[in-house]
Parts: sequence; structure tokens; C-alpha cells
Amino acid sequence: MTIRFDYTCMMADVVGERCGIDPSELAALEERAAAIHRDLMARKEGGELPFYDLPFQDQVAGEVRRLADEVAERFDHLVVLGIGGSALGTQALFRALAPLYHNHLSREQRRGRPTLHVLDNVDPCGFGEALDLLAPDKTLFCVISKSGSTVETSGQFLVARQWLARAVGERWKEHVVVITDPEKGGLRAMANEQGIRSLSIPPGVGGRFSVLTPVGLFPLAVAGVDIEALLAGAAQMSARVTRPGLMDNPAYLNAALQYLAYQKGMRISVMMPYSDRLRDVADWFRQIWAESLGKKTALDGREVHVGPTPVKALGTTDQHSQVQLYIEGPFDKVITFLVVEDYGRDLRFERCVEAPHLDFLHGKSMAELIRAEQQATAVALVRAGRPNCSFILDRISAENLGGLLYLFEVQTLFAGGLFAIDPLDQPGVEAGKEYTYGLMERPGFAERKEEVEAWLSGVNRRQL
Ligand SMILES: O=P(O)(O)OC[C@H]1O[C@H](O)[C@H](O)[C@@H](O)[C@@H]1O
Repeated sequence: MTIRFDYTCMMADVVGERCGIDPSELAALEERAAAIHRDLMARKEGGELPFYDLPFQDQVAGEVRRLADEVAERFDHLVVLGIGGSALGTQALFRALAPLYHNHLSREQRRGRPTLHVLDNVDPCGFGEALDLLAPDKTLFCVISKSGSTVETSGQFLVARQWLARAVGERWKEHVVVITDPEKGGLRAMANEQGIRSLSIPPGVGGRFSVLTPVGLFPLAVAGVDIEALLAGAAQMSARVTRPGLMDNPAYLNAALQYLAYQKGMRISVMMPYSDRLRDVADWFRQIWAESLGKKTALDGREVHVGPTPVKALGTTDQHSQVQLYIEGPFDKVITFLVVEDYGRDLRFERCVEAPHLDFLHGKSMAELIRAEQQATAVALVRAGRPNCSFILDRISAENLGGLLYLFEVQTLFAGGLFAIDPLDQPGVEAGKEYTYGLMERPGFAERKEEVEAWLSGVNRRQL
């Protein structure tokens, strides 16, 4: 595994005083960083942060692998039903590690593995049209929910079950694998009572930190991803991101740089992979960064609201859509590039006599072009005084991806310490959930329904 963190262009001597970080600012954080490290390690040792141990669970990987290989033989399609942390990691790693057009290849070209579909919404068009393309007899649904009660996943399950039952009757249960809490929740109760196959999410691991549990491992293993290598990469990274020193630990260092930049007004964190395969890593990161750090807290008796806003972009595509804003717009962004050194293939530019204006490209290649564009964008940002940093992967491999996501998880926890908030909760999403339950008439939420209805009827609507 080779991942380097390059933070040259975050520093004041390179990017300028206005937004850049001075080494003395990092030095001033060292004591706090050491205290946060001690706290994290104590909680890790006390079993409070079990996500740290996920890369070392060989037994779980074995169980996942056995079930995955069994269902891969029987089914042509695996459909993940889940949302948020129960879908984004799988989607990110599937896009990174399976062939980009996996689902368009023949079964033989997919080395015998099923196609994988991650359905993470309750748009009846999106969901219905996905089902229209599938054959019930050859389709397995993987219902993933940590809480076992998320209403979107529950609704998806009911539609999928009905669709299956219409075609295969009682045997629908053989077409479902449940991934949820080992003991709690309605989904667990149903799986146990109905003898539906299931895997468990360790109790102390929250959704957005669960990609290395069966949540991500099972669907990825079904699709043919090397989950053992994914875990090995995370295990290797674990040694780097549990180092105590701020300047020795890439997760801590980037958290500190992002935190210092935030204090200087850089409140938007843009993640910009220069790789189609890594595109959805930025989507996964958006959840972990936003839900973990976007919090209401108290400072000297005052209510304060903190949290960088994560934004996803794609190089080179968004150079022609977003970079104008990044270079000349407000000084409120830090750009994090995900850079790939070796794309694993390349396409050369041949001379075209009919297009002499393109002669300068002759003999060069697409990989050279995308690399040049990333470097050019970084330099342009620096020249405009805009801070940016890069995670440089020597190649896109399961080891590197396991390591990278694990690094970002630790970075998020550590940033939570710097922002002095709890990065593991998400109280702000509860109100919306309860209003939805009220409107959908879930028992116990009648008051919420009345509240929404009173608001809807009382508000003076302004519409054109
Ligand atoms: O896995 P589940 O319990 O179904 O939760 C799915 C998602 O829903 C919630 O609203 C949380 O905000 C997310 O952090 C979580 O990943």
C-alpha cells in the first residue's frame, strides 16, 4: 500500500499568509492534539470505538466470504437496499474496485460474479425502473440498516418483498440477506423469526463508520472485490493513524490543517478526485465529514454552530464547471485532491493529419493529460492564494482504498476532538425523521403529525 499525504500547498510560505497555515499554528496545536490522541486511545482500548478494530476481524471476513461466494453462484443480481452509511461506502468502493462498466459486462467477463445495484432512495421512478430491469428469480436483495428501522429502507424492503413474492411466493425469504444490529431492531427480529439469512454490524459501530463491517464487505465480496485486501490495507494504515505525534500521523495532520483553515474562514471542504473510479469516495466522505462535524455546541455559555461543508467535485470534469469559483470566488474553500499515479492503463494520442492543431499531443497520453491537469489546477490555486492538499495513491487497489477510507475515519474522529463536538452522533436528523413518521402515521408520532399539519395550514405560502 502506498498513500502519501502532500500538504505543501496548505502552508503559508507557499500559498500566502491570507489562507495558508504557519508551522507555528500547527505547533501550537500539539498539546491539544496529544490530549485528543490519549482520549481516543483510551476509548479504543476500553472498547468504546470498535471501528478501530474492524480491519483485524478475520473471522467476520471469513463468514462474509462464505455467504458471498454461496449467493454469487445462485444469483445474477445483488440489490443493496440501504441509505446513508448503509449504502455510500459500498457504492464508493464498488465504483473504485470493480470494473467501471461491471454491470454492463457478461457474467463471464465479470468472472462469474453478479451485478451490483445500490438503491438508496425512495423515488418511485428510480426504484421502480431499477426493478423493471431485473428478473426476480435471479435477484438477491441485501437489506442493510444499522437501526433496523430507517423508513426509506423499510419502504424499499416492502416493495421488493412484494415484487419477489409475486414471482416466487414464500421463497422470497431465500432472496433476502439482512445486515443489521446483532440483537436490536425490527429487521433483526424479522430475520431471526423468519429464518432469513443475516450478518451483523458490531453494536458500537455507527453507520458512517461501518464500511469495513459486513455492510460494505458483503455486497463488495459478492461483486468480486478482494475484501481481504481491503481489510489488509486498513490494517496497514492503522499503524500510521494511531501514531501519537501530530506531524507523524496523516489523519491527525490533515484534521489539524482543515481545522486551522476553517478558523481562517475556509468553511468549505472540497474533495476532488482526479479519477472516475474515485468519484464516489467524495460522496462517502461528504457524509462522514458533514454528519460527524456539523454540530451545535456551547462555548462560554453561548450556542455555537460548527462544521465544514463538504463538497464533491471531479477532476478534470469540474475544472470546466467549478474551478472558476474555487480560484476567483470567496476565500472559503480548501481543496483536497485524490491523485492517482498509475491508472493501470493508458491511451496514447496518435497524430491525426486532418487535425494538425493537435500535433502537440502526439506521443503523449490520456494519463499524462489528466496528471498534467491536476498539477496545473493545483498551481493555479496556489497562484491565487487558495490552499489545497493531495492524497496520492500509487494506484487504485483494494489495499489503498481500505487504507484511505480508514484514514478518513480517523481524521474525522480527530477533527471532532479539535472542534470539541461529538463526531459519533447526529441529533439534527431526528426531527425530520419524526415528522416523517408522523405524516406516515407511525404509532407514537401523532403529535408530530399535528405539529406538521398545523404548520402547513398556518403558514402563509409564497409561491409563483
Ligand atoms: O443504517 P441505518 O440505521 O438504516 O441508518 C442509515 C442512515 O440514517 C440516518 O438518518 C443517519 O443520519 C445516518 O448516519 C445513517 O447512516
